[in-house]
Amino acid sequence: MVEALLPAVLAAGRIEMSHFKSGVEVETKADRTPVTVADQEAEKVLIEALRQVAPGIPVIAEEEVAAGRVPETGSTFFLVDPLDGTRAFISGSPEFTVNIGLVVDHRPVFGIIYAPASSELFATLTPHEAFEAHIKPDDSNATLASCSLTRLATREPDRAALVAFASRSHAAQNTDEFLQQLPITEKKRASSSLKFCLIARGEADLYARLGRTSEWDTAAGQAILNAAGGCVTTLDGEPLSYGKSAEGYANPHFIAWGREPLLSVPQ
Ligand SMILES: Nc1ncnc2c1ncn2[C@@H]1O[C@H](COP(=O)(O)O)[C@@H](OP(=O)(O)O)[C@H]1O
Ligand SMILES: [Mg+2]
Repeated sequence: MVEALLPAVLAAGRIEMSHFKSGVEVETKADRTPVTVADQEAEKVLIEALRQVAPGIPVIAEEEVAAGRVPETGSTFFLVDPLDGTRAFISGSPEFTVNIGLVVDHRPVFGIIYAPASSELFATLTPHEAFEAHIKPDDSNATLASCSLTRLATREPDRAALVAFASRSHAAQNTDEFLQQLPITEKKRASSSLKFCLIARGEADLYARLGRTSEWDTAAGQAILNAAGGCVTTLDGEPLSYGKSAEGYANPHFIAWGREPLLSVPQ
């Protein structure tokens, strides 16, 4: 599936890079988050590709939902965030990503994340194996077979000296208070779903998000992190689950862990 979706993912990346370089007009959505024409154009390309590659599987996509178009889903559906980290994108930071996740029975089982500005591709091969590769958005004929894949594996945490990620654009007091429960010796900041990928690569031990996100922000990242040896839990220690249509696909607060959860007591 990664191979089949790769041309559309690269095309979405090219669209985003063209707007990234030329500057782009910003609108504000009902949830007061920003959106640009790059989000909307990239999403169209991804939805069309998913219709061809996996006909019949519903697609829940961020900008479609923002426009009030939310399909009925069964137990299997795609989640698409065409441009995660729109704030970073607008501010000229390269930390924005294309995201496709597949949910089966409330769990994310497949994910692709592509950061076109750094040419980094992260994806699952199976629910237990994930890789990264370096592919430029302009390399529209690239195939997985033609590039070198590096397996993603999380690191064993030093339980006395943990490294944590937090959102760059959403620094929050409740997150800092939460992190005080753990022996964090270094805090890193990054935008978008890249935080999941960097933990999957072994660059940190956890990422706490005590703030608003939606299922399309996390599905691909959770699938990749799971496949690299980590997990994503709510503050109760339960796996972050999907298909929360009654909540408008909003997520509760969550923590992404490089290995097993290090806080097992309900908060
Ligand atoms: N007020 C809000 N309501 C819903 N989602 C929000 C939000 N503020 C931030 N987010 C989510 O957080 C994501 C960015 O995460 P980060 O701040 O870690 O880069 C945004 O993704 P988009 O850029 O795709 O909209 C958005 O979905
Ligand atoms: Mg997003």
